[in-house]
Amino acid sequence: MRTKYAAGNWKMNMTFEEGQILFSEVTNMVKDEVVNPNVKVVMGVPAPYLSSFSKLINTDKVSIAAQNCYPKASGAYTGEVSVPMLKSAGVEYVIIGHSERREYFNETDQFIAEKVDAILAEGLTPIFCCGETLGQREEGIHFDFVKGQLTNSLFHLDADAVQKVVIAYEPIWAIGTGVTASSEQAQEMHKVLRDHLASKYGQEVADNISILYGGSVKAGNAPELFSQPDIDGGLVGGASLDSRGFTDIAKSF
Ligand SMILES: O=C[C@H](O)COP(=O)(O)O
Repeated sequence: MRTKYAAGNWKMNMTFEEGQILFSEVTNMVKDEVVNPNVKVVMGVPAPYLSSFSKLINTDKVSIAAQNCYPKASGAYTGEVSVPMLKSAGVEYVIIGHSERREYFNETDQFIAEKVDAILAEGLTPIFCCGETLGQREEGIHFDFVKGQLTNSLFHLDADAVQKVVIAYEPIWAIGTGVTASSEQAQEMHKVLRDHLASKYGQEVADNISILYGGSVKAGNAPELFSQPDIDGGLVGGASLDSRGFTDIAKSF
């Protein structure tokens, strides 16, 4: 049985004090209310808060994630944060390849592949984001484009390693827009990606990999999305900033 995820990505939101309240509320609600033992709640918080907030976790149903990392372990890389640093701060998951980082910080598939390796080398879990633009979907090249992102950033891994990656499919046109991919559209892409993984690693390996959907997920649409056979949860942006709504998403499986 694949692990099901409600993963929040706070992005660049919340002051320390606001975040502390939100993080505590979510951990307490999840501890009391999420009863499905196969559900993992992950909160991707701003880097300066990781060490402090990881100490607020009071249940093994919750883990903390970084929103980025640098692939080198240490050295003269001013301003960057390495995976060993994140690990020492209590981080278990690292979001990488988010479309915002690809767009605003020119991150390439190759650079993201280096991050995957660095994260796995420390025993942490990458949440690898992929997804197409509206233009690519309208051109009909969306399946090949997203499959290519997986090929370029993940297919150097062996079968054992690739099963440690969580994939998040996020159509760029659905991020922060209020426009959600229909459950049929999302399921269709997730199935294409799982088949792509199966073509390289075999069906058994592909069936072990959690594939999340991201893009305007809310408590209202999560149950339908998460009921699709190849959708194993959500990577949630805006709706993860509300403790009640995010906890309800985690209860949607
Ligand atoms: O990482 C999260 C995604 O970018 C989705 O953001 P959103 O839920 O605000 O659309």
